[in-house]
Amino acid sequence: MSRAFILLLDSFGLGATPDAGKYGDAATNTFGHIAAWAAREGKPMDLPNMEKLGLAAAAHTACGQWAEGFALREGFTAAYGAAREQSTGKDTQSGHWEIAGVPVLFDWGYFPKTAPSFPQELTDKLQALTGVPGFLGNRHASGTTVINQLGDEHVATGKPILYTSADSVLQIAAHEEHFGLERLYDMCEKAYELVKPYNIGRIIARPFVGANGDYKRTANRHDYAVPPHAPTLLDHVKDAGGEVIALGKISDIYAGKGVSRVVKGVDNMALFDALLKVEGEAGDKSLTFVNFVDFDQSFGHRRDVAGYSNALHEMDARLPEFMARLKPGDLCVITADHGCDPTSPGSDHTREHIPVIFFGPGVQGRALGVSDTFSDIGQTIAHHLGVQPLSNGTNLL
Ligand SMILES: O=P(O)(O)O[C@H]1O[C@H](CO)[C@@H](O)[C@H]1O
Ligand SMILES: [Mn+2]
Ligand SMILES: [Mn+2]
Repeated sequence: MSRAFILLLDSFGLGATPDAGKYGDAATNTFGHIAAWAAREGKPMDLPNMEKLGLAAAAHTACGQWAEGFALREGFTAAYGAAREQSTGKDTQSGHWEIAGVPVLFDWGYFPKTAPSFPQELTDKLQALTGVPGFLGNRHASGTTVINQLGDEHVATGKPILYTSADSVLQIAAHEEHFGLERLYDMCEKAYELVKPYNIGRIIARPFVGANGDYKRTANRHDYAVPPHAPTLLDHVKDAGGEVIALGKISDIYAGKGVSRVVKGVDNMALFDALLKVEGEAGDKSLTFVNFVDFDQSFGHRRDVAGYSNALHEMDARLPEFMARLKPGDLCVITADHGCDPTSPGSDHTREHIPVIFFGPGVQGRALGVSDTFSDIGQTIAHHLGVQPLSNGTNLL
């Protein structure tokens, strides 16, 4: 029996890539800067399970430096390395699609860092189609900040909050009770059609609750993403008769393509519980793919270094529960989709190497070096499962 598991720590970068300067990210290092912060705080990071798999050595391979608190050690139990992105963006869709064999070699459309940011033709059409009295925001913003800045005005006027970021995205925030969740979803579906000429990757519904300047996003986020432009690893596995189990936001990122089953979880630890449960159900030729979104959404974009560090410790502490369940023929990989250095200015993603850490009962501990494309991950899994090879990437094992 062969099974595969992808544990994707959303935004867990291992240091700037050679082309990071073009993105303004030459000095970024998500893991390295969190480790340096922890050491300065007098509590160096301690990630014994990931370290044994080769995490710190993979980071050293990627950026030439040992993260503070980590050093060369003996007896790695995983095949560890790092990968650079071939796609032009540093967004979630590009990273995930490339892992699955489909790099994004065209340029996504982006909304400019001006205010207003969205073309008037677009907002006029959206207003006409939905009947709202207008929009608030209409600029680049951090989603948690903008709802507190504009939430009162939104509740008073009924105008939804439109914003974007360095990603190819249009986000719509609205109050779940005052504006209504279904109304927000309906507006996002209309926006999804309207942004097609602008080559935008996705619309995100960002519902929130609260009152009087104190607002919080709910778990009812919904992404409306364009589908990948070619078949991905997920399609290859499904076409070969394997079950593709998508945990967290994986299904949204691939627009549901190649997905057999969707399992949700409110946060990283709930997703980890779901992963353990699903592991017991996954059969031969199955692919279980989980995106741990809190690293990115709750800590990276929020520039919350302590929160990010804590989330890594939580993840590390639970890994043995998963590893103890693995069976002969299981291949697992710990990886990421881009960086989001919480010590970097602004609130956007950062162009970094990602970890490529393959482990499982049949994997020998060894160094893999640095891959030129994230697709090496998907190709290795396609080979392991015996499904049709991907059109991009090299088998690493
Ligand atoms: O600030 P929030 O709303 O969390 O936005 C973040 O989440 C979106 C999707 O990754 C990106 O646009 C990013 O900037
Ligand atoms: Mn991401
Ligand atoms: Mn993000």
